[in-house]
Amino acid sequence: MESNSGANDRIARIARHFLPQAEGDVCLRRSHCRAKGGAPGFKVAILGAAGGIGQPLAMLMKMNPLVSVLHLYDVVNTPGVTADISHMDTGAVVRGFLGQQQLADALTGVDLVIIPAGVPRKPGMTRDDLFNINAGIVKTLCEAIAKCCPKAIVNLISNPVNSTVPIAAEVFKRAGTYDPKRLLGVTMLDVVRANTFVAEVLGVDPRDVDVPVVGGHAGITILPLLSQVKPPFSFTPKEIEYLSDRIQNGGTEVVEAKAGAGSATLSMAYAAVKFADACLRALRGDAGIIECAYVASQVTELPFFASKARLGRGGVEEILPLGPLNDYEREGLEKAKKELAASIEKGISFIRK
Ligand SMILES: NC(=O)C1=CN([C@@H]2O[C@H](COP(=O)(O)OP(=O)(O)OC[C@H]3O[C@@H](n4cnc5c(N)ncnc54)[C@H](O)[C@@H]3O)[C@@H](O)[C@H]2O)C=CC1
Ligand SMILES: O=C([O-])CC(=O)C(=O)O
Repeated sequence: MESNSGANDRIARIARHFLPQAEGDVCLRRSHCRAKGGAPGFKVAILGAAGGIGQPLAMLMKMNPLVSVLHLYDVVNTPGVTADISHMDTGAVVRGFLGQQQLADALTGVDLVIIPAGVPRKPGMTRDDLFNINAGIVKTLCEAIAKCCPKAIVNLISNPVNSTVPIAAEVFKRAGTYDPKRLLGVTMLDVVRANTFVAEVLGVDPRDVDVPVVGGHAGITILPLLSQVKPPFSFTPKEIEYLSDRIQNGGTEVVEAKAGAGSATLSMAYAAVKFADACLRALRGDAGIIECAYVASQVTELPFFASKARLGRGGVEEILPLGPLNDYEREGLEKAKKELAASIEKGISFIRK
């Protein structure tokens, strides 16, 4: 059996290969290689990279040809995840960062930061029940972003998104770096679910379906606009009830099925990569990129709201109007706004208090 000191040596050896403070050792090995690194592309950091979402998200981002450098940060387990993912024969160079003392290195020079750090729900919990733990995590991470990569686009996944995005905004305001165009709460999973469930009802390919989902990312704040589905289709009242309920409670469906082992991770990683890829294509200068996201907004009287946004080099370049709503959706919007207002206020006062 390996002794404690043997195990420690082995961990130190592994860490030296993958962590930046061991650059000397890594250089020795790399001096034998011809790789120069620095392929064209964007530098992306994932904060919470060793988690249930973080790992598949890291794997999928390593496969994205727009990414040249991928930084994986977590408070645990990044050496192993980094070693594993770095063996994939795709272009992005992967570097691991472990613990708060390496957070600044993880963020320096980064174009896009994706944040799935924080605790997930267990059955019986609401997303708001995660506030007490995740609010502090998001605050700490955003303080470091403000210092180390204030111009980066931020994709915030940690729940409750309805409150964590206002928290991030307040942290950036305090630091004097707030640019509302660069802070985006990720609600893509709601769109992904809506497309899937609607396609099932219609009997079509989900890739051909586009459902705008507006409002926020929790229960009744998730408002699918089924009247605006593409391709156009008119649903029966029964179908509308079924679809609205399934889309609003998609997260809970997964939490209950996982029975205490967490919440959506694989579909979320897929959705996060779909969204991050849209942000990177927009950063590259591609035109006509429109996605739903929870952002600073004037679409309603609330300071934050999820709706379709046109993305560009600077982040959110235009927020599209909600478009015509039917009576059912108007009623849903009023209910959503009430809950959203409270969640936004809770986030803001967490920082201002
Ligand atoms: N926006 C959305 O649509 C969705 C959001 N989520 C949320 O994403 C979050 C993460 O979910 P999972 O990956 O399933 O959780 P997880 O517990 O599997 O992973 C979270 C990771 O965050 C890390 N972490 C904790 N504190 C940290 C810190 N201070 N700095 C860096 N990393 C830290 C943990 O070590 C862990 O590896 C949860 O809050 C969950 O509710 C989940 C699904 C969908
Ligand atoms: O439901 C949860 O707690 C995780 C989440 O946000 C989702 O799956 O939409």
